[in-house]
Amino acid sequence: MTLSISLQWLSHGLGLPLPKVQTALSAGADLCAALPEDGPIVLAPQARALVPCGFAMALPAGYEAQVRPRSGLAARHGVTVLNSPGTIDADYRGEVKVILVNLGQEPFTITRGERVAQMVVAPVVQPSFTVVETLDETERGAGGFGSTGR
Ligand SMILES: O=c1ccn([C@H]2C[C@H](O)[C@@H](COP(=O)(O)OP(=O)(O)OP(=O)(O)O)O2)c(=O)[nH]1
Ligand SMILES: [Mg+2]
Repeated sequence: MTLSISLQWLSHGLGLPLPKVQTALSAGADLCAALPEDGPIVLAPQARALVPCGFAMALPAGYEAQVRPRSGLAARHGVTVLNSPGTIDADYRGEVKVILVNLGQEPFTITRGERVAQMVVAPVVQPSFTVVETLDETERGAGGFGSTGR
């Protein structure tokens, strides 16, 4: 069974569709570029851009939204989300934006309404910290970064 959550969504009046889950069991709702018809962004190789999505929203307390790349853009064009996964906090009321970067070799044009990333909603576990003198021993210990081999 798929869990679902209803979000308060405030359009910035640019006439773009709501973020949309493309298939019944998709995890991510696609985010569209809220650009003017006559104002596409051309991302040169290695360049990045803050792409507006044309809406703000209110996540319930205890949730976050993650802004993740679309694999098609990454595989075909080398275009990805620079800060992936971007974090949308439950108390954020500004416009949702996507930081796209072009790691491909060709310029990439982002046009109005293009689905540039996807948003996944997830529960949050908020950390608090207790100062200790030692940590418990484990099989891994301090091994990491390839310690188990290739
Ligand atoms: O891809 C992203 C990442 C963040 N945000 C918005 C929502 C988020 O709640 C806020 C802050 O994000 P983050 O904590 O990642 O950025 P920061 O550099 O730590 O800024 P701040 O000091 O405002 O927390 O910016 C986006 O719209 N898209
Ligand atoms: Mg922050």
